[in-house]
Amino acid sequence: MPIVIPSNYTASDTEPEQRVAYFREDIGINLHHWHWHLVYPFDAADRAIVNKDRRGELFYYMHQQIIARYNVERMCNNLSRVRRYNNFRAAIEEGYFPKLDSTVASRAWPPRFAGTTIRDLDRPVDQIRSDVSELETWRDRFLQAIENMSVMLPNGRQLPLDEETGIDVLGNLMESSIISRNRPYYGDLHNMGHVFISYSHDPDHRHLEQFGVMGDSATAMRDPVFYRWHAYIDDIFHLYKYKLTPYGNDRLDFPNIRVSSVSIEGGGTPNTLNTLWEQSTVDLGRGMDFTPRGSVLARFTHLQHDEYNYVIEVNNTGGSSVMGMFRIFIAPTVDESGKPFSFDEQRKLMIELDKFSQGVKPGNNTIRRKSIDSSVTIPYERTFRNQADRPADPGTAGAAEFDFCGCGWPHHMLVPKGTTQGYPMVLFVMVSNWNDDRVEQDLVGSCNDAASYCGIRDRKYPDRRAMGFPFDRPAPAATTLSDFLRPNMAVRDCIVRFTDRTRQRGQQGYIDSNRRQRSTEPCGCPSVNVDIDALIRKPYYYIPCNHKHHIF
Ligand SMILES: N[C@@H](Cc1ccc(O)cc1)C(=O)O
Repeated sequence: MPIVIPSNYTASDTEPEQRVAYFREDIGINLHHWHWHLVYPFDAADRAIVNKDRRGELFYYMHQQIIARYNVERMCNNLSRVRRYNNFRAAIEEGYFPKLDSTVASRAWPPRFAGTTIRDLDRPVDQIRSDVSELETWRDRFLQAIENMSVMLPNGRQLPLDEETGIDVLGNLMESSIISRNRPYYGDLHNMGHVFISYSHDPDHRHLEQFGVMGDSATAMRDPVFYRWHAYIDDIFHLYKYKLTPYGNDRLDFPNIRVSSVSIEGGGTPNTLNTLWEQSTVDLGRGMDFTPRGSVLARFTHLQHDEYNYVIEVNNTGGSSVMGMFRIFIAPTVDESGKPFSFDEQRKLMIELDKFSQGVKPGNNTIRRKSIDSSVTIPYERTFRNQADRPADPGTAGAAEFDFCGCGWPHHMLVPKGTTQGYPMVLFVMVSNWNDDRVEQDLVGSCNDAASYCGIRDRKYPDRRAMGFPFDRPAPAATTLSDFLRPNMAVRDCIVRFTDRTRQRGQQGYIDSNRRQRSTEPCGCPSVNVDIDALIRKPYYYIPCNHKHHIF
């Protein structure tokens, strides 16, 4: 008999934040986040390991999308968008009691009580000493760099933030690493925010307690404060984006390409996305001890959706075939009080669902794209693959490949939960000119199918446009989304309908489409099996990792 992991086990309904616990505590979401940080480490001493193409920009974009998705999930559950944690002297209202332990590490994860304030850290055992005022100094310098549109270099010169590389420079300063342009001056804002919060229950180690879930990328997304912190980080990046010139027609339009419609076809009503609960079983055997002793099955419940197709009608009025880059997003239409969104608010809630290149012949084209082929997600089987198959020690090429394959938003979380009455959203598609967007490179290796949030291993990010294009910049001329539309774009109102029933994964008649391997599936990922180490702790990766300027 499998052990049943109950849903909603970390708090009662008295805690409003509990309404989105299914998102925060989703095992697949936490696995994605952990893998992302394994693929894009900040703590390697070897520059080559850290210096991946557009790493800083991807740090910004992947986390921006997490915040967009989380905010939409909150609105589906009658919660308002997350409040930024921007006052380091104020108490953090939300508490979090993780109820996690790790038998292999013989450690329990401490809780954070509601109303905790971060305090100056002095923990010799962890070689950390840092004052809250340091966070404020780094934050102020960061804001100054954005204000001046230039970064101070160690030699006193200024490095202008240009529209090509500025976001990447800022992202690499925000998550400090060996490739940051001026580490001593801009410090370590993002990581140290995590660290301060994770030690807020025992800042001077008098209780001999270890860090809380915010201190580890494998567990941080469980805690409501993760999103408050990242909403603030995101806001800082947006301040920078507000400084850029809005995209003009030359960047937005694709002459001769006319998108006449986009729609959703699925099992039932047109333009309706259906969500429900699903119960799945994974093997946690490997995490129970140092040596595998067979299976320990755990059954857990997660959000799921019915698969669907995007149907896009495109007319090519030019005489010859062209390649288009199709960019598909979805966003809510009204705010917490039922008021339609302005363009500027709505663009920040645009969730990328898919991005793909596709030939468009002269005349009319009907393009059908399966939801399972999303460039954002990896299939369920890969999210929950057997960690015991990891080929070698961390740091080797085999392990790096294995880790890379685990990066990708879990497919079962592609679609927000919606509501039982039907949550109104707007689907957006844009076709841009692939000749302008493409990146010439050979694509070797596997697991290149979740590039939107994870890139391609040891290659360039496969899209020359800014990540999040066309919604990454403001468009003051557009009051609403319809003002923003060009002939190569289309929108469709749709409904996300949640049915409060639970199906069993694998049960006949229910999940045929889910189990289909994706068409471009490069990895054979047969076994559904998960390592509790990956869910709960990382045996070879501890914080603090090389916080050089904080070490005694
Ligand atoms: N581990 C990081 C902090 C961190 C924690 C969780 C994260 O998701 C990201 C960063 C450090 O030591 O600096």
